Amino acid sequence: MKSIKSAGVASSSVVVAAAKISGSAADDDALKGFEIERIEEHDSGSFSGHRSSMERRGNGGRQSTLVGFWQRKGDKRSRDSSPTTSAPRNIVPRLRPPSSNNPPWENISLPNGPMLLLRGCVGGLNPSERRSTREALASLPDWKDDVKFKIYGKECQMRRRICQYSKGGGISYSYSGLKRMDAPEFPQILHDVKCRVEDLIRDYILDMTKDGQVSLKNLSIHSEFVELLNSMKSDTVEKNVYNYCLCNHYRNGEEYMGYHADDEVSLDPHSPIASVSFGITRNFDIRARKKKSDAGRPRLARVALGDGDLLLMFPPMQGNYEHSIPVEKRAAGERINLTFRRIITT
Ligand SMILES: O=C(O)CCC(=O)C(=O)O
Ligand SMILES: [Fe+2]
Repeated sequence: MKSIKSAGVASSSVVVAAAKISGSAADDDALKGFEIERIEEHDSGSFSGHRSSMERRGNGGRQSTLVGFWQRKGDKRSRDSSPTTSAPRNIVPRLRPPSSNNPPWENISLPNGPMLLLRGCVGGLNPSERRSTREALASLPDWKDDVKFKIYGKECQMRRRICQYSKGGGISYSYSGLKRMDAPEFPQILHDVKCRVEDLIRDYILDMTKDGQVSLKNLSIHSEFVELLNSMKSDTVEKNVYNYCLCNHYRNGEEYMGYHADDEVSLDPHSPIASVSFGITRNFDIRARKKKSDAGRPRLARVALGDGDLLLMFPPMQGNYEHSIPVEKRAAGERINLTFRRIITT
């Protein structure tokens, strides 16, 4: 067994903790198909952030010792042996496997936390194109770096830059602790990234869909979302999956986002949140949402998100898990993250 800490977790591996999630969120079956890997200790620095609540209590923001990690193999065999959990109602189980000429999407779902990951396919076909995309994003005029937010009534300063845009401008969307902010029309660069993301999602999911049904192990997709993707095949009317984008700019490894869930009621309950990363690789940590009486909540998974990566978080992920971008003091360089969301506007 090797230590993740010394391995740096810079690989494309996804690490899933052995810790059981209470209730229906996990069972022993859910851990089949993963390889054991042990972590001695991982100090990720302070996790507190704008939508974070629990890190200010309990272990004081220091990650507790984590033991018994499972590392999913990146190969097909491990995906084939990953677990199946009961599908949420109104969602169709069963699928056919993706065809081999698709980009290499990985199913990295946690039990009741459906996720898909596609590496290095957004914002350009090579690092230099993606660098241009990142520079164009970094020079957008709407970044704000003096944003304040509230946690339990206490005002805090956000430790990263943010801005937001929306289809047509003017869609408002409040985050907990953060007052509503203007969301002007998507600039061209963001529109281009959004179209690329929507095309990738549509092509992959429709390619897996037979008879309007699609599902991967541990990952079920609402039929309403498949219908929406199908409607996008028509060229006559402009169709959008996403009408809102929150942009995060982490200028160095000290900038971070605390644990939170994107569970606002204004989000479409059938569509995934699409998260795109540019620049330096940063860790994306996941833990269970707070259940009554659980004090310390260990990290359950860590995904290293790199340049051009696209992560999809499908419902009901936000209801069962929280995610964060922890401080990584040694991470040298900047990272821009775009989270595309579908907001219900009527
Ligand atoms: O930077 C990231 O990858 C996370 C962004 C995120 O979770 C959010 O904007 O809600
Ligand atoms: Fe988030």
